[in-house]
Amino acid sequence: MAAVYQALHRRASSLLCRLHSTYVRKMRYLNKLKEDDSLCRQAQTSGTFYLFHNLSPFLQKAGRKYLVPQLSAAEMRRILEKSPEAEQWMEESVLVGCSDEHIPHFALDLAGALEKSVIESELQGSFTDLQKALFVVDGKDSPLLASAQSLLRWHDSHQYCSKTGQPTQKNPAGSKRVCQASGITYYPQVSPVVITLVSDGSRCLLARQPSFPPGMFTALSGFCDVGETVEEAVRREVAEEVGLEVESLLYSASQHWPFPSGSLMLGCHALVGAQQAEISMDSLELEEARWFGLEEIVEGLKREPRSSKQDDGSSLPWFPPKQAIAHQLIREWVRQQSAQA
Ligand SMILES: NC(=O)c1ccc[n+]([C@@H]2O[C@H](COP(=O)([O-])OP(=O)(O)OC[C@H]3O[C@@H](n4cnc5c(N)ncnc54)[C@H](O)[C@@H]3O)[C@@H](O)[C@H]2O)c1
Ligand SMILES: [Mg+2]
Repeated sequence: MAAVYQALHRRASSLLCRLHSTYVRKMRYLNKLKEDDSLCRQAQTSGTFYLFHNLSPFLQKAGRKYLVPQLSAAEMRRILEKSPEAEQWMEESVLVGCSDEHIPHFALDLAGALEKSVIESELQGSFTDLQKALFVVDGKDSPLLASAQSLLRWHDSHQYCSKTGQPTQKNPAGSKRVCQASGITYYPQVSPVVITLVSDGSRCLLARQPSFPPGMFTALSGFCDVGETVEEAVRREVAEEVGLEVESLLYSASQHWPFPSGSLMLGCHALVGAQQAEISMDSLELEEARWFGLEEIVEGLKREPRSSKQDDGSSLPWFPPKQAIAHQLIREWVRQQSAQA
């Protein structure tokens, strides 16, 4: 028995080691592409490209599925032949990842180069608003589309140095922009946002903003202030938005979120005292904030926006889909409550 166990253990370790080394090699290759401009330019000639137009990703419909096509460098050149400055446009691409075999993946926004309809008819697909695209593509493709769009958006809005007003130049990988006049290097910006599922031990607190679709409730969220820790931001946001004091909190997981312009969502669970659980809502930001019991949450998780609509025009509560970290926090809370029951 011990020998079988040892053999299994050895096999698992060697498998892990091989997996690990593929990952390590891949990360080191990506880092090299960011640092070595000529290597990155060379990699562009054998890489694949995700297309965007005005920050909307290009999708192709295959039956009931939506695919995110990757174009080869040769296909890119063929499409860009229709544009007067083809080479210059290729230079606008940004590195977004690579395969295990070290084929680099780039993203490129062709809004200035070609009409949307020209590319759509040539490649038999359509540029789709990211908010819709994230929910129709395969789960493994949505984080990539989200981070590629945030990076393209950052480049688009950082064309000039904020000190000298002179144009900034991107490096081939798109991991930074430099102002030659001032020597300032700009790096892509990420805004940390805390998202907190508040519980009083037996209920959880969800809220809605006036801009949300009817019936949708989610966990409390807010941008971190400069100089704040995650813990401080959670305590402040909960106090500001619902007037409660957090007693303890637990970090759960994080997620890149492309709205409004590239946030790092830091997901936490927070506990407030059951005796002091009276909500005092900030009505400037929120339209409704209330406690939900376990049963109501379980029912709400089964609902979709369409099935939440009632005959009188009102909507029953429903929660964000699985692609959003709010969904994961709510599911974790349900698991924890069910385990306690
Ligand atoms: N993925 C998810 O599950 C999920 C769930 C909820 C919210 N979110 C995201 O979290 C973000 C923040 O939530 P919120 O709106 O409640 O934040 P919030 O409570 O901090 O209020 C928003 C206000 O904060 C200010 N602000 C401060 N720093 C900002 C910055 N860097 N960018 C933009 N505004 C800034 C603005 O005045 C803005 O109106 C939203 O953009 C939303 O898309 C994601
Ligand atoms: Mg908020």
